[in-house]
Amino acid sequence: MTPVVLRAEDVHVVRDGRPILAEVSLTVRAGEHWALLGANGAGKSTLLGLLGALVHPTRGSVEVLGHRLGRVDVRELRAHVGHVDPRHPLTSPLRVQDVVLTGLTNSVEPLPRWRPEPEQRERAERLIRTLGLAEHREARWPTLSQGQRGRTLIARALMPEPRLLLLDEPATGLDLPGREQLMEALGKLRREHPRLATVLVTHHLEELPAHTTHALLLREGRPLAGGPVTGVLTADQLGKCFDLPLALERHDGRWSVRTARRA
Ligand SMILES: Nc1ncnc2c1ncn2[C@@H]1O[C@H](COP(=O)(O)OP(=O)(O)OP(=O)(O)O)[C@@H](O)[C@H]1O
Repeated sequence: MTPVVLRAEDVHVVRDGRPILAEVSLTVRAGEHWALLGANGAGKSTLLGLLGALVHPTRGSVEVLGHRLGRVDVRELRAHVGHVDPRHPLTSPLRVQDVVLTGLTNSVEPLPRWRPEPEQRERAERLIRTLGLAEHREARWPTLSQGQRGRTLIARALMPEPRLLLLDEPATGLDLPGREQLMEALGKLRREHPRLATVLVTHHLEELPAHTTHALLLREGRPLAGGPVTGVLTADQLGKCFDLPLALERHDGRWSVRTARRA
């Protein structure tokens, strides 16, 4: 059986007395690529925070890489989960390759006396190529486009060889070429790292890579449907998730959705 990377069982999160997540169960195995979909405020980022050991459940259990939250040093655990934070607080003009290397020290800036080993440099180079950034490796952070920054952060998150990569709306704000470069890079990543599991949050089905294997639909903090994409990503279920009559199409593995015309 393929190893379990993440397991959430009957998870509830309450904030300020208000339920934000309820009855969420989810099992992610090596090599699976999950989409987490739901309207604004449905609880997607909160769930991603739980899966990345940044948030604790009020009730229920979350096991990340075989370690139960609450019983393990979360800092140690976080080092094995690649969490791509679109609000990465870097301000200094580091070059792409140096930003990628900070994934090893889990710091925003390079640590003063830390020097990468030659094989760590090689790994950074490989990831830079996988993410389609080879011609930008010398470029400095403030001069990068949003799409180039996003792909740099994915390469950075992959430096410690995590078994799990969490992506929170990675295509937000990207133009069409930027989004398509991201899709291509994620496809290449899947081929080169077949055991890596990913969980990607988005509102937009157009932003799902063709290799997405599973989906979880959240509505008002509760799971509406979860499992292999063919059973979950249907016009009917998505319509319930977003409270709209929807028409769904899939071409070459990619999805597109629009409101259904009323007869
Ligand atoms: N720390 C907190 N305290 C109180 N309420 C919170 C907290 N964090 C999130 N919420 C609320 O929980 C709900 C779910 O938020 P969350 O960010 O997880 O949703 P989301 O599906 O990611 O939304 P979006 O698509 O808008 O990013 C929202 O109503 C939000 O206001």
